[in-house]
Amino acid sequence: MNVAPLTSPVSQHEADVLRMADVRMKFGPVEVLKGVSIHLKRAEILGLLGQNGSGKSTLIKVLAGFNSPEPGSKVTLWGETLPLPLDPARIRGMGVSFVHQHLALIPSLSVADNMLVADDARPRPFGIRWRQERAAMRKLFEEFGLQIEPSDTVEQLSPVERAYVAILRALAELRRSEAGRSGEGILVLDEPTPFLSAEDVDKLFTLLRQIKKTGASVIIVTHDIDEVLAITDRVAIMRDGRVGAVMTTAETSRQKVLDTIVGRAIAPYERAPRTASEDVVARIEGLSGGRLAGFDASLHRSEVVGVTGLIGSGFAEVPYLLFGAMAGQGRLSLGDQTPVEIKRHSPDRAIRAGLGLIPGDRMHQSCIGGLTVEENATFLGLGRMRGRLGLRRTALTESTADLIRTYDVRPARTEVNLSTLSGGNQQKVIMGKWLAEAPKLLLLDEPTQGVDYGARQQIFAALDQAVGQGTTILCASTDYEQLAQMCDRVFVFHRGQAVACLSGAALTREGIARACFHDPGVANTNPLKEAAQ
Ligand SMILES: Nc1ncnc2c1ncn2[C@@H]1O[C@H](COP(=O)(O)OP(=O)(O)OP(=O)(O)O)[C@@H](O)[C@H]1O
Repeated sequence: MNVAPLTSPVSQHEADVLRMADVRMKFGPVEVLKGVSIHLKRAEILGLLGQNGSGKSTLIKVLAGFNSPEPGSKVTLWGETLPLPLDPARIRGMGVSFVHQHLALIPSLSVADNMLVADDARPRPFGIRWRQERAAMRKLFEEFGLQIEPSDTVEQLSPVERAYVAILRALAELRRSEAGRSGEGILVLDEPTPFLSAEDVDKLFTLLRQIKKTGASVIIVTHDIDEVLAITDRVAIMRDGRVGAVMTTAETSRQKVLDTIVGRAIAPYERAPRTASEDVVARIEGLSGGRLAGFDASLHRSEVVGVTGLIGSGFAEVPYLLFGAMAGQGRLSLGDQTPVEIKRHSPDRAIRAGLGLIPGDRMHQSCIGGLTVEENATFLGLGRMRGRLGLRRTALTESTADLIRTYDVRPARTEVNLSTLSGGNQQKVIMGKWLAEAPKLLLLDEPTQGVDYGARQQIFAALDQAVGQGTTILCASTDYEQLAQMCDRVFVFHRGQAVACLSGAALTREGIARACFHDPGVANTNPLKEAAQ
């Protein structure tokens, strides 16, 4: 393998370990990267930011060797300019490892199996020596102060432990590479944190700082500005296929980063004051299932109610139980309809009763990536678009075009496959699909995960409009800022129970964070019983 010798270009080439220069990339006739140049220094954490669809993942995929850039693009790694498209195996061999958003772990297999999946190229004339391999893994985990047992299955791990395994698997791969042996290496993280709570993100950052100390460099793609300010040394902000600005994190501010991402000053969405309706739309009694051990609440017409807590506290189950998408117990009464026993509930029944669910795992649970934007946007409303002669094709296209306009979906094309849209734009299509049904109760799980700051404000505005028209929303999230911005009341869960309900002046991002970490002061000042009704 042609790898950088340890004595040369690495150390000679100032401190730049990677340079990508004038990278251009087209999908068909559409130019998605329009001459992107970035560089990465040794032991640096570089944030790659930008609106949905600005080209971050496309750039990362050029580096991973999945995307074939246009002639004239240049990638230089440890001083060596490489032929394009890059060879994925060679890139990894040279010391660039990737952790993708969904972590690429197989839940039913053990940690050890998952760690070794990425290590299949190493010659093992005597087969895998499991005892030795597991001991080496334990040593690696211990080096970073983690207690993860290699023989446990991944599904036994908490979300943050899974992220640790994916990141340390990538680090182990770096260390096997030529660059890694001299303490160098580049770890590329494409949105690794959307599934983690704020507490877990902190833990993960401790790990990244430790990794940086070993001499490795990190590129992290994220939409979370606070994360960026906490962890990066510099940020490169992409806009419409170009690098709009590169900033030194210590010398910039949250607002400046936000304004640069959007390209203009953008104010956070502020909802118009609402007066709570007296009408009870949904009464939840004794809801339990998964880690949820019993939840009672009454939700009012045109009210936005949040449920939150630390991961594993039971709040995340609420939307799925109410939609019949998860087995559980309890009872749900919707207006004057006959109460539904949760153990006999089903998604089909939920939809007929006027419920909608936008799950967190949008690609697997709420759309079909291989179908077009139009097919995905309209399949809930097909009944309305049927004429005497079958489906009214123009109605389908018109309603999709309308959705695209309303939610500013980019690219504004009805006929492309949904999977080719960036994550945030997929979410806008899914959101638009459900809001077109004007559900009585819309259940959300992390609705703005992977959505950029500007689009997030658009989504809040769209939800608020639906609320104004009578929809009630229940939103499960660990994004405290989002909850404070959207909700009228927020239930905070601890060990399967709602322990506080915040509203009014107590409903701030900091207030929610304090209650999540179970500050008894907060729970007492907002007794659950009073606030829940
Ligand atoms: N395979 C593909 N075919 C056609 N177009 C694509 C394909 N992959 C990406 N694109 C387009 O390229 C543009 C950039 O997408 P990319 O996923 O790089 O954006 P991003 O900045 O990572 O967005 P997000 O923050 O939403 O993940 C988008 O307009 C997207 O629709």
